Amino acid sequence: MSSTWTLPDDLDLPTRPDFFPAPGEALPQHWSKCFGCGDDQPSGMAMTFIAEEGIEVSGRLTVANRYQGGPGVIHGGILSVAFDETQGMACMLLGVPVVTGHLEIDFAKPIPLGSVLEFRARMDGMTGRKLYTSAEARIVEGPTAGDDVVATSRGLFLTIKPEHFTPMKDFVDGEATSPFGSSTL
Ligand SMILES: CCCCCCCCCCCCCCCC(=O)SCCNC(=O)CCNC(=O)[C@H](O)C(C)(C)COP(=O)(O)OP(=O)(O)OC[C@H]1O[C@@H](n2cnc3c(N)ncnc32)[C@H](O)[C@@H]1OP(=O)(O)O
Repeated sequence: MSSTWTLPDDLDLPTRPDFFPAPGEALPQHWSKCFGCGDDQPSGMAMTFIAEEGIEVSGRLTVANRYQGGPGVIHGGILSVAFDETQGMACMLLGVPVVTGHLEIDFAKPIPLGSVLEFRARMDGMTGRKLYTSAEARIVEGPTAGDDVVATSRGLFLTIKPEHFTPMKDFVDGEATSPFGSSTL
C-alpha cells in the first residue's frame, strides 16, 4: 500500500467524552436520509456502527450484488462511501457536526460480492476545526474472510456549524425524519 498522507506534528488527541456510548454499544445514525447509514434511505447501504475502546469505532457492511464494480467484486466508490461514513462516525466523539474535506483510499485486495466487511476507524488527532482520521477494512464473513487488511483509508474532516446545510434545505428528498446532527449522543 502507498500513501502520501502525513499527519501534522501539532495534533491534539481528544479523550473519550462521557456522552459517548460505552464500548460495544451502537452509535446512532447521523441523518436518517444518509446513503451510508440512514434508515429512511431505501437505496442506501444501511451501515451500522458500534463504539469500540478508546477513540475507535467499527462499522459493518454486507456487500450486496448491486454494489458490483468489476466482475464479482465491490465497486471502489462503494468502499469509499463506507470509509467516509465510518471515519465520520469516529468524529462523533467531538459531539459536533463534521463534513469530509479530503479522503484517500488504498485498495489492497479484491472483495467478493456477498462478503461482510468490518471497518475500524479512529481519530488520529485534531487541530482547530481539522480532524485527522484513519481506518482499515477486513473481510469477516465470506469465502475470503480472514485477518488480512483489504483496504485502508485516511481522511480529513472539518467541523461545521449546523447552518452549513441551511442553503440545501429545499433539496432534501421528502420529509426529513431526523435533522442532520440531531443524533441522541
Ligand atoms: C449534537 C451532536 C451531533 C453529532 C453529529 C455528528 C455527526 C458526525 C457524523 C458525520 C458522518 C458523515 C459521514 C459522511 C460525510 C460526508 O460525506 S460530508 C459530504 C462531502 N463533503 C462536503 O460536502 C464538504 C464540501 N466542502 C466544504 O463545504 C468546505 O470546503 C469545507 C470542508 C467546510 C471547508 O471550508 P471552510 O469551512 O471554508 O474551511 P477553510 O477555511 O477552507 O479550511 C479550513 C482549514 O481546513 C483546510 N482544508 C480544507 N479543505 C481541505 C482539503 N480538502 N484538504 C486539506 N486541507 C483542507 C484548510 O487548508 C484550512 O486549514 P488551516 O488554514 O486552518 O490550517
